[in-house]
Amino acid sequence: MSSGMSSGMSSGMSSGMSSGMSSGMSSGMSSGMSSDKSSDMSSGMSSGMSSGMSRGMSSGMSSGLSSGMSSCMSSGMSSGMSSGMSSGMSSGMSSGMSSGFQTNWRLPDSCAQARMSGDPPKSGLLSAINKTVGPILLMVYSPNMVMFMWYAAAHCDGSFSELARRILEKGVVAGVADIWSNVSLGTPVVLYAIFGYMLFALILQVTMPGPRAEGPVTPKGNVPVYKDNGFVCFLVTVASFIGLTFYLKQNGLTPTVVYDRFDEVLVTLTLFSLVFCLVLQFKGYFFPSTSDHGSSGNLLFDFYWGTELYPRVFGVDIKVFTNCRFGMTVWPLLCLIFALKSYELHGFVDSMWVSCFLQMVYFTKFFWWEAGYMRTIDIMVDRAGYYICWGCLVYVTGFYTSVSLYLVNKPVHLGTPLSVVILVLGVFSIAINFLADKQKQDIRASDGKCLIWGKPAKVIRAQYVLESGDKRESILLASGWWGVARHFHYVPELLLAFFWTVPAGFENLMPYSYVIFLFILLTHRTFRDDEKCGAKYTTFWETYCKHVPYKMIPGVF
Ligand SMILES: NC(=O)C1=CN([C@@H]2O[C@H](COP(=O)(O)OP(=O)(O)OC[C@H]3O[C@@H](n4cnc5c(N)ncnc54)[C@H](OP(=O)(O)O)[C@@H]3O)[C@@H](O)[C@H]2O)C=CC1
Ligand SMILES: CC(C)=CCC[C@@H](C)[C@H]1CC[C@H]2C3=CC=C4C[C@@H](O)CC[C@]4(C)[C@H]3CC[C@]12C
Repeated sequence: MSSGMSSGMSSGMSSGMSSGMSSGMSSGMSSGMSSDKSSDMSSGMSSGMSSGMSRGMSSGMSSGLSSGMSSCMSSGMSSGMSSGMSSGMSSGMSSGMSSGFQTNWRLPDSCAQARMSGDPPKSGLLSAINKTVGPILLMVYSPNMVMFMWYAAAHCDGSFSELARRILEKGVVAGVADIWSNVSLGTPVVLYAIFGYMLFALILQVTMPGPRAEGPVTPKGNVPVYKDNGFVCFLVTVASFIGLTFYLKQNGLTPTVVYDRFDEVLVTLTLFSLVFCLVLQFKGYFFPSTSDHGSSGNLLFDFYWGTELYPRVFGVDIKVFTNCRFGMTVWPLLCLIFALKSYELHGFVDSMWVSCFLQMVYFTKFFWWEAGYMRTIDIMVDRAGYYICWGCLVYVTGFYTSVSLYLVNKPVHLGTPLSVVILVLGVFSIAINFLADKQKQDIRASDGKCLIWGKPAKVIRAQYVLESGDKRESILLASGWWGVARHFHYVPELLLAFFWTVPAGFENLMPYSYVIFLFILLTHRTFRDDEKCGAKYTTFWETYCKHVPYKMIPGVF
């Protein structure tokens, strides 16, 4: 996906961060919630609820759910344009800290006041932790973690206890330094592979055809426009890789050199990404691509979190490149390379291929749904800084692939019955996750008028306000998977990760690192998304939360 930003809606909005809490918006906020069974109530509640509307009153409107078929659209706003996001929203939300950025959505006075009084004041100390200490810790943790994964797989027989023993026997600092001393800088073959692949991916991103797709309207009122060519780029890349592999093999070469020199790959990508993020940071200050940019006033935090929401260079969308064309494409290529290495070493090993197959189905699903990914937190909230760009360029490459990396040297024989059970459960998990994501897409594409699980969808027509003061409306689905829990789709995502890991057996913890990380990431994300949606949709989100009280697992959490 690539391309422009339709700015017709941005209308002279100022750049930089603006306070999402901005008051002065005394809008007559219409509830937009209605029920086909009680349209009288709907009309009674809708429109004309002016600023004085009490929070209690509005949140008590739990009957504000409408059946999708009833189509009580208010204000003629297109739902396609309705979702949106706060670019500057808390970084913390991604790193486990709270941010320093306020949300950019404007809130009604009453809600703003309630939120403000409910939020603990941020002391200077807390802000320093959020904006400086936290990012530093994460930026120290993440490159080391990636290198530990490689070292554990390559030198410790996949054992974290052996890794810990080696680190601790010399003292932590000396031990960690010792691990880094084993890492080589990129040799020409690795440099050619990495930068050759980047060039190839860029060419595909720009040249492959695809229909026009729009992202959600940003708080500044911009609508990102993409070329939906992820699936075709993925197919061409995998096909080219298979062709290249045959060609290399015929000439006595093999792509598994990438496995043999994986430390070089990681260190080269790390160095490249650091420079890349620095360039992006300063591009955001001086040459921003859109009005969705700004500084937190803290250079380090700006580096970590980024300064632009949708940076583009010569028309190339940077986040599409880092997240999709690099991270999400290199991950499957590495799966295949590691599986090939396993084959070269041990012949056919069912555990490796079961794991690899499930991951490949997952990637195929991802690219099929890529336009939907353009409406998720990574794209709508996370700016192009260290967290997301370094994350997708290096963390995905080195950490997300760790199950396959581990399996190369630790073949496990599963047998056919167990392989089949794992495959079926894994594919089932992918299907549920996909269907949940799809329900969210369908409900908005159909303006709430579609069947969910055979019944008219229950929807909340939620209004929100852009920084400019313009009102928009969006649809929250409150039935189907989105009626089970507010982020139930994370459950199959986690189960799937478990199913592609379990072929590694239980001898070591290392292959489970990704599942554990994902559990923490997704749990945190449920809070992060609640915070974001609460700020954006205010009372409408409260209504949704009343109707769907659990974040992820009904009755538990
Ligand atoms: N493997 C990995 O590392 C990870 C994988 N994932 C996967 O990526 C996919 C996307 O997840 P994620 O990025 O967390 O985003 P979500 O799919 O959870 O999307 C969150 C956004 O969807 C909108 N939304 C929330 N509730 C509703 C509702 N009831 N009806 C309609 N729209 C709603 C809101 O955006 P709006 O402003 O548009 O209303 C919200 O911000 C999932 O499949 C997830 O499992 C996610 C994180 C990590
Ligand atoms: C420690 C550190 C710097 C972490 C960076 C984390 C990111 C690399 C990940 C954060 C969220 C991840 C993703 C979100 C949603 C996705 C959709 C899914 O279908 C495929 C995976 C992914 C793109 C995933 C990729 C890694 C993150 C961006």
